[in-house]
Amino acid sequence: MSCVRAVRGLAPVCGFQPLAVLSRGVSFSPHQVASDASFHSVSFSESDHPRVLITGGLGQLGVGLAKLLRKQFGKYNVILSDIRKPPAHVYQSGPFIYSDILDYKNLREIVVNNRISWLIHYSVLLSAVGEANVSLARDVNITGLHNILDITAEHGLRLFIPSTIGAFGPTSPRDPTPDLCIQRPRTIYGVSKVHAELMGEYYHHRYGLDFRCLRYPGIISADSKPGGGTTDYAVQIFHDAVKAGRFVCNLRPDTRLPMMFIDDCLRATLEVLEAPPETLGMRTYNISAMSFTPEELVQEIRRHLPDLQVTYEIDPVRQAIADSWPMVLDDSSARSDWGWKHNYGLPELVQTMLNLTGSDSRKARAN
Ligand SMILES: NC(=O)C1=CN([C@@H]2O[C@H](COP(=O)(O)OP(=O)(O)OC[C@H]3O[C@@H](n4cnc5c(N)ncnc54)[C@H](O)[C@@H]3O)[C@@H](O)[C@H]2O)C=CC1
Ligand SMILES: CC(=O)[C@H](N)C(=O)O
Repeated sequence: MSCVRAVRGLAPVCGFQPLAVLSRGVSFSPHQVASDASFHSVSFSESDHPRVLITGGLGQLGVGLAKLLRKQFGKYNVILSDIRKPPAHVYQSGPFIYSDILDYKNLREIVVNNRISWLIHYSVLLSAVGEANVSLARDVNITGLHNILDITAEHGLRLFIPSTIGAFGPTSPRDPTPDLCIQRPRTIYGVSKVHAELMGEYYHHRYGLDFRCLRYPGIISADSKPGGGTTDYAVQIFHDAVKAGRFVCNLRPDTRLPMMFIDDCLRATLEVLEAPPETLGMRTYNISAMSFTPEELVQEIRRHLPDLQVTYEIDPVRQAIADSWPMVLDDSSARSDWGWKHNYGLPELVQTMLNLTGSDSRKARAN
């Protein structure tokens, strides 16, 4: 049974009535005990630090973000969650809990029982995998988002949702792509991310939700395997180059896309989360570091591994997606409003990725 409840802790915005969102009924279930039980080591002491929940935390970005936030706010103030089983090193590194974002009640219990104050919403089906399963992508990326918005608004949380270069489409200006322009993406992933941007901003203006959003470029990290994206070639190439000295690229050699090393991406995320509200002239910002083509990336890798062999077998689905995305993102507003600055360009990215993937594969060979 649904009822309308006032949202506590949020002031009316712009002369609107006191806030109200649809709450979906309050009750307890065995889930609550299960949720608590998983938090054997969570401290409930009062502190100035935010209590952070990361959804979809076992993907390419979540584990690295948890590590950064735990350094800043303490191990037990940052909870990773996902629907997958965590590898041992992740489970041992800090609190982890099962959370399916489609299960509204369970999600709300986790937020309430653990006094969550910041929610970082990473659960998603990425672009290529979303096109392969549109109905699941619609559920996770849109229905799941609605659960997140309602719970964060109802409980007065700060909410970070990443958007993406995939939120633009073939009719957007591509070089450079400004923050505000036509957005008509042609993937379910892109459509769901435009929806997230607009709904987050709507909840901000209508209900005072502290929504913050960055449009990430393709993110390159050595931490985990790529998860079904169009920019994933730029991650896979390092693993294949180091292990096999060969790489089959599924995008044309001249496909230019904006990219960023994970450390810059995670730092930007923390910086925008900590930015004083008065510095945020907008709630959704482009961020950028570099743009390159497969050909340029290969050339830079060959400065370190001259024998690298590359062939091109174009995936038409991924190529069509990439051809509709920005080539260069204009992030001047992020730079001027809250001081965004990247540290890694292409040479630094390649050097660092080769060091990281090389040491991983040496470790694997030694075991
Ligand atoms: N990796 C990249 O290059 C970029 C990522 N982003 C955004 O950053 C965020 C994180 O991306 P990645 O870590 O790369 O994604 P990923 O695909 O590697 O991980 C997504 C995670 O969501 C989880 N998930 C799926 N269904 C779920 C459900 N029902 N409930 C809870 N969790 C569920 C999956 O198990 C997976 O661990 C996403 O929102 C993505 O759109 C944006 C632009 C670029
Ligand atoms: C750029 C993204 O959002 C992601 N890496 C994808 O390719 O789907």
